Amino acid sequence: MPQCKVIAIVNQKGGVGKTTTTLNLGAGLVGQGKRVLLVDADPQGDLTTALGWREPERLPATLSTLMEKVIQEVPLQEKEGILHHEEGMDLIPANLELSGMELTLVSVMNRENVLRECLRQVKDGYDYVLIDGMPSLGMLTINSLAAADSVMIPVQAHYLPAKAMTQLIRTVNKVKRGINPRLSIEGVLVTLVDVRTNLAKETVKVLREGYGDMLKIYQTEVPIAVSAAEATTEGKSIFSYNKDSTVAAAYGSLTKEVLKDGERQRHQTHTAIER
Ligand SMILES: Nc1ncnc2c1ncn2[C@@H]1O[C@H](COP(=O)(O)OP(=O)(O)OP(=O)(O)O)[C@@H](O)[C@H]1O
Repeated sequence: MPQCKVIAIVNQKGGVGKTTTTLNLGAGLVGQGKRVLLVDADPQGDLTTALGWREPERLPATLSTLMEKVIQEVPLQEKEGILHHEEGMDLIPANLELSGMELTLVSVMNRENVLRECLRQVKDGYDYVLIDGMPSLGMLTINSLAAADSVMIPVQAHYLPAKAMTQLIRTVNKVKRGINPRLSIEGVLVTLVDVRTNLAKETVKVLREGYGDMLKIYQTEVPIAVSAAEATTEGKSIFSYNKDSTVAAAYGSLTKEVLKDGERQRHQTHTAIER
């Protein structure tokens, strides 16, 4: 049976393209025949609205409901709280209720693993679960890292994220040591690239030179283009909104890189088991 891979898309800095990447990578994977569950782990509910659920506060069940059940040790029903998007992705939505979860988790036993347990109960039947993280390094982000096999870090091209990256990588390593030994860094994705400016080119160069030895930095760079923002206002992926756009080409190419890495990792695991 094929294994499900859980990727947390995380950066404590806001507005770097986490939600846009979760949605479009998810759609890209569906386009390649994969079964995909997206998880909105940000109380702003941006992924939920970007997929067309415009009033997330009216949804009867969200990630917060499922996590609450896990805390109460109530088993989740099959497909409970999971929405289905017409393009083929499934979604566990979020709304502002999730912000209360940060506080609830403080006093819960095994508080780092609530999301992980939640996903354990629902992820059967999916090839990929993509978690859209929130812009902080609080308990919900720790839960995302604890639930994930790997972390994808979108960074904005015109801002050298040295300090934030160091802090994030330190957090990932801490989670790896203490809670989730299988956690790895999937890769760093450069987003919002303004190809016309030297600043963007220079930042990308510094990033590749400074971190390229330690971390995978995807060949794909996502350009700035208005179609990326327009697609989300229509509740669609970029492939459905404008498949000929530069952003669609970029997310198509990212999808291929992710699939190729997945194949390689699977091959390495099989080889290690056979030895
Ligand atoms: N390639 C792009 N070109 C133009 N605009 C983009 C692109 N990618 C994302 N955006 C826009 O930039 C804004 C921030 O993107 P997004 O919501 O994906 O970032 P985020 O990291 O998830 O933000 P937050 O941390 O607030 O959740 C959004 O308005 C989005 O539509």
